[in-house]
Amino acid sequence: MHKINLPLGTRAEFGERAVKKQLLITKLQQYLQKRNFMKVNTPLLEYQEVFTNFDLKQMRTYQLLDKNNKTVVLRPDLTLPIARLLTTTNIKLPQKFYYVGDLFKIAKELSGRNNQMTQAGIELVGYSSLKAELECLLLINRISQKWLNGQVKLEISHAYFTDSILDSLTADTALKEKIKNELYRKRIPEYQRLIKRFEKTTSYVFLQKWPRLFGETSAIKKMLIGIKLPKEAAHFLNETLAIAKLATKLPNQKVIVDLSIAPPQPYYTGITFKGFVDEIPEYLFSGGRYDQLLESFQAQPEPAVGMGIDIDLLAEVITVKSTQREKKYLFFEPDQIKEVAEQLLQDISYELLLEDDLEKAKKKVRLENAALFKISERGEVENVIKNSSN
Ligand SMILES: N[C@@H](Cc1c[nH]c[nH+]1)C(=O)O
Repeated sequence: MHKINLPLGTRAEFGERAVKKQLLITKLQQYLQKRNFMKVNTPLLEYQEVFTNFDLKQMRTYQLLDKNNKTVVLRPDLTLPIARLLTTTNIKLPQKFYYVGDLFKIAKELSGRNNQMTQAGIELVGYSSLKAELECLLLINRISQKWLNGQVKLEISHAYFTDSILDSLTADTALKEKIKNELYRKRIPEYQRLIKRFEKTTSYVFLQKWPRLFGETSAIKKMLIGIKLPKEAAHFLNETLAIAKLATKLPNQKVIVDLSIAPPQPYYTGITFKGFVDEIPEYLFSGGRYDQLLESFQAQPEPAVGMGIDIDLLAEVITVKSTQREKKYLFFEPDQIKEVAEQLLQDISYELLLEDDLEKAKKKVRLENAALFKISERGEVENVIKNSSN
């Protein structure tokens, strides 16, 4: 028989993996609900325009045509749809939102990555205070403490730092792009060659150190002794160091600053942060400030900070203790359906036996060392086999 496989980059989930994911999602949602975040669900499908301002090339999307021949896409990001939603409804701001859902990005072939991912996240919209960044870091720290033995490292950066340095050097957009590219990709010889032309400027000492500008706050400060940055860059740097310093006060929290990385998303306008655990190259958490996003949907600008949590990855790295209950089975005859319903109302922990005859059922239960109950003729529950550990 001809077997039909799944489309490339997709996978089915079942059993333990599916349960673990669900458990994580449930716990996270309960927590955020208790903290008064508002749940928001947006559809899987959006018009392409929602994402076009933000470099669709980087987020290769699945595209479909609706019945008017307009292109709709499977959402490659969950923040942009929420920004879109906020400009078309009058939800009062400021407001804290949370979401859980799937997104679709076509990964490079053979990258081993899935094209469908589950993400949870929060969006704190209408808050200009750095306390909004701190609320995100608090959530990362909590998850790290609760589920990952405090292993999560925070990496803090600023979305505008790179541009503020490059703008002070040159007006040549193409050159700026090239430098940025080599810096972000850590292609040092190419980078060195490009900055050579600034050899005679006061910025050169900084430019040479730039690709190595990551580490703990104290290390960064040490590297920058005696270096005068352009005013804007100095401001962004101070902001980054200040947040990093506050983050180190979180219990059991490692923090590094990296000033030579690309912002995780093109819409960030301020502090950005990622959370990861050693040995895994991907990030579990990623977020930042995006004060101009709502404006790009023709609404008022609104200060906002948010972050996403990679639920698939989180489910892979955490160890949740599965509480192994003793198994107990219930055998019944079809006309005892009423009694079964009543019994399950009192105790849902029975697994129903669907075997037709009791002997077959007993065999199965004995093999599993489980307990067997049955509904008697009088409609009562009767223990037929005791669990062997009893
Ligand atoms: N949407 C971002 C995460 C985020 C949520 N809010 C702000 N940023 C991402 O997928 O990387």
